[in-house]
Amino acid sequence: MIPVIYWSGTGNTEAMAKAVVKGIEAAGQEASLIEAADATEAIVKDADRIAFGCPAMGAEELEETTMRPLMDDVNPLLKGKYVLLFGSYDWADGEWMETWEDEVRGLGPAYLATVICKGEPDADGVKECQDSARALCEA
Ligand SMILES: Cc1cc2nc3c(=O)[nH]c(=O)nc-3n(C[C@H](O)[C@H](O)[C@H](O)COP(=O)(O)O)c2cc1C
Repeated sequence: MIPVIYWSGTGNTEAMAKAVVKGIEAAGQEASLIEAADATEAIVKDADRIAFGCPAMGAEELEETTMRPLMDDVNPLLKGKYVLLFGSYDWADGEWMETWEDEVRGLGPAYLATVICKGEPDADGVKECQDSARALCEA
């Protein structure tokens, strides 16, 4: 069971999360779609492979009320895990994801990949999410 934990304000990152779930299932594994507000440390601890999604919020930051505190809680658990980060952005160039990727890389995951989409994921974006999910399964 691969948890796909996400926060989404207007649905764009949620659409990416659903595409990630489809990609995991297409790779023959089970996925669990979980809103960040419902995520627990135990879910993260038990997972070998895991995906987190959050759009660019604030000034190139993770959403501050739910996602940032969640990541602060679970970051120490990510060492040695296979991790996919994804999220949507709009007016900048993805700097929030570079920062997030650097943060998680510093924790020592066994595998780390990222996918970003501008606004709502189009067909190419959906495919990229699905392909990244498959790569997460097969890494
Ligand atoms: C409060 C707020 C802050 C945002 N900050 C950024 C930002 O720093 N950089 C950026 O590229 N987009 C920013 N955006 C745009 C969102 O990342 C973009 O609309 C994204 O598609 C929202 O994803 P969601 O539908 O999953 O909530 C911001 C949007 C909001 C509402």
